[in-house]
Amino acid sequence: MSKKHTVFVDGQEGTTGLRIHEYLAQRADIEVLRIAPELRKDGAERARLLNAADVAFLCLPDAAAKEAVALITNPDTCLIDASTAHRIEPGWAFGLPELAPGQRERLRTGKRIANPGCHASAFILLLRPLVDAGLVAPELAVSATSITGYSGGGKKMIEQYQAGDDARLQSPRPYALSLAHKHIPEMMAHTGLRTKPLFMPVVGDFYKGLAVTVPLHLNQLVAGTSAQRIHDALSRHYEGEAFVRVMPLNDAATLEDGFFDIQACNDTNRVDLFVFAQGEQALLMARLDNLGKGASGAAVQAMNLHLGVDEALGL
Ligand SMILES: NC(=O)C1=CN([C@@H]2O[C@H](COP(=O)(O)OP(=O)(O)OC[C@H]3O[C@@H](n4cnc5c(N)ncnc54)[C@H](OP(=O)(O)O)[C@@H]3O)[C@@H](O)[C@H]2O)C=CC1
Ligand SMILES: CC(=O)N[C@@H](CCC(=O)OP(=O)(O)O)C(=O)O
Repeated sequence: MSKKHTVFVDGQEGTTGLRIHEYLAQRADIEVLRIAPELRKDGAERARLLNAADVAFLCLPDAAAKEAVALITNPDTCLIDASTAHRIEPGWAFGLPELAPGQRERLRTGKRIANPGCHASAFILLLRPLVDAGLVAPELAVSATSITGYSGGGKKMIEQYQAGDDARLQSPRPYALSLAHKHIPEMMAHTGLRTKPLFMPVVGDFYKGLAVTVPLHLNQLVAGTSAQRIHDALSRHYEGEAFVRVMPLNDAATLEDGFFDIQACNDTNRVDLFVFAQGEQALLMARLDNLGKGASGAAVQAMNLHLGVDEALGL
């Protein structure tokens, strides 16, 4: 076998870092560089390992991710940042290969890759093809809700929920009610929408799984846009994609007694897209595993592309 690729995860003890390690553990082509637990926040040791890696994942809070970038001196190290810090930053490729033609090439050649946020991945995968196809005008005022498992909030939120001593956590909790969720800038930048979307996430008492819903009044879209045309545009855009499934229009078979299962993509790197429509109204839905295609799976997919191996290897 040819020489192994060296990979370091800065933030190896965190939620996304641990999940990336699970993916990497199955790989014969990867040598994982590990930092001693007591040195995991030591600048010099992090710098040594970051610069020794062919690919370094940043699974850190934003400030620590920016710090890591400043520690890089090796021009060959490719950084894949899971944080929010660089998602609309010039010079960084957005880690969503299915976004548009040319995106895979950016991920192959770029040394700075910013992974999308979990809510944002679902939202962008629904809207970008519709803007590109001229069905949704860039100025349209779009609303979206997201229902997500608590692992999206990282170690602290996981601890809170798993302590099981706060009855208030048993019911779903809407948040980001200041209407300035941190994913909104990337949602706009990577869909082409120019009006700030109204976005409300809701966290529930389950570990992982996420579904974004975008309600649309068809008569507010570009003239002549029907649910069928929306569905056709999504189907065309994602034809041949390994990780995006466009489900049949009004997919009753996916519902159990009328209910939608938010967790059905868990433990996969898949995104399922739905169009439910009736008369002049449509609901677009995207579901994914927030730790799969919403974070760690997507990061490994981007790494595969960058390394020039099968994009689906180990996923
Ligand atoms: N969870 C999810 O579904 C998603 C998360 N993300 C993003 O990925 C990043 C990581 O998230 P997540 O894994 O959930 O977060 P966690 O809080 O679970 O883990 C973050 C890890 O970073 C470590 N850390 C903090 N500061 C430093 C530092 N200065 N140097 C080295 N390590 C440090 C923490 O150490 P310690 O163990 O001491 O706390 C912790 O282990 C975040 O930016 C998050 O927003 C992106 C998409 C989805
Ligand atoms: C439940 C929960 O809190 N989820 C996180 C999103 C997780 C994610 O995608 O993270 P980053 O954008 O930080 O990478 C949130 O809404 O802030």
